[in-house]
Amino acid sequence: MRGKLLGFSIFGESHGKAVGVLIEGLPPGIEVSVEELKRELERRKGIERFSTKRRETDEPKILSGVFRGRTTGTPVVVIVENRDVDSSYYEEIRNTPRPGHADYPAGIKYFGYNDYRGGGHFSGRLTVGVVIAGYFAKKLLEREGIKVRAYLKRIGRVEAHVSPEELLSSKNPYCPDERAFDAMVEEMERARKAGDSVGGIVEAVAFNVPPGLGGPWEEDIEADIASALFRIPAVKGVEFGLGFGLAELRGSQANDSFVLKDGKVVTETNNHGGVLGGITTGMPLVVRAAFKPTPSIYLPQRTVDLGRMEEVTLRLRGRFDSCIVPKALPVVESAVAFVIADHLLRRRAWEGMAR
Ligand SMILES: Cc1cc2nc3c(=O)[nH]c(=O)nc-3n(C[C@H](O)[C@H](O)[C@H](O)COP(=O)(O)O)c2cc1C
Ligand SMILES: C=C(O[C@@H]1CC(C(=O)O)=C[C@@H](OP(=O)(O)O)[C@H]1O)C(=O)O
Repeated sequence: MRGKLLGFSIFGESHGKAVGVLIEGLPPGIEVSVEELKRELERRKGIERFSTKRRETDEPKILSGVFRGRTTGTPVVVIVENRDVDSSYYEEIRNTPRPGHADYPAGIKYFGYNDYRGGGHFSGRLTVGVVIAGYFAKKLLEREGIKVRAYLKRIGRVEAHVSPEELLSSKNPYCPDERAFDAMVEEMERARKAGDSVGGIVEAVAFNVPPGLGGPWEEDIEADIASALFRIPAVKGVEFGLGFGLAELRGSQANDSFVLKDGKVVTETNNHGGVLGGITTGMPLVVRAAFKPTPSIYLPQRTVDLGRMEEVTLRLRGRFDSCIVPKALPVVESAVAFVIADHLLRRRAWEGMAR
């Protein structure tokens, strides 16, 4: 993810020595804590029942850029070593790409030199680095009173209905709509028991985002957030505010009226999701990312044996997430927070300059 002032690069492979991230552009003096960072990485493990049986400690090691608990302003490098690796089932399927996973196009792109074990660099495990980068960005935003919160908007056919206020005060770490959450768990359980997987939607809301971040075309904050979210493995759709729902409406229904509240300009509704013209309006920024179901499932699937060039039936064994969506909550929060942090720093460079 390369912003204009902040950027990060992900590195590592699922079955290599480690995964991690290099973060550049963080200002000096941001207070960080390894304990807090560990808690964010714990959140990325999701709901045990629907997550991989691979047991990783996910112990972050900060190699550079932090001194006496604060960022120094120089590049931050953090790694997490891989400990519980079993590559045997990946050797078995080396020539039979998994439908829905990156095995087939990755083999072509890298002329067969890619590390295919555990999906290599394409594994969802690499989102560890996104969560680490997001943690640093969240700490920067926290100082400005900006919070990013994500929840399960949908699992399969079950949808939650949650107001921004409910999201802020919720005790349930996955979904403030308790009834919907119970039904989501049942939906995930049905898929898991069937040896299948299920997808869903994560909604993220950024609170207290000041108006004026972003710009048209190259500076569009909506475009930058969408671009960051689409880089997360398994994301197949992104929408802001009412999103695709706006296509069904008339202008008279879709437009959010400007009104005054305590002397401040706000909108009565938030169909625009906090962004107009690529620029934040000061309303909560609301974005959704749709995740496809986990590609690796235990039901038989059709594929091609690339060695013998014949169609075969693939039967997978291994340790996979039957639903990746609960694991994706901190990943989505992190991507959104990182982009907002970049745009906030850019805004700060202009403040006081326009006289
Ligand atoms: C947090 C997370 C965990 C994932 N876990 C798995 C998994 O256990 N098994 C699997 O086949 N895919 C898993 N995926 C999805 C694949 O990594 C992804 O579908 C694959 O890299 C192909 O990329 P694409 O879906 O963006 O095209 C996971 C993704 C994320 C974000
Ligand atoms: C290890 C994690 O998830 C992995 C993501 C993943 C994939 O293909 O994306 C496949 C599985 O890898 P393995 O076969 O090595 O167990 C998951 O366990 C993690 O999220 O930390």
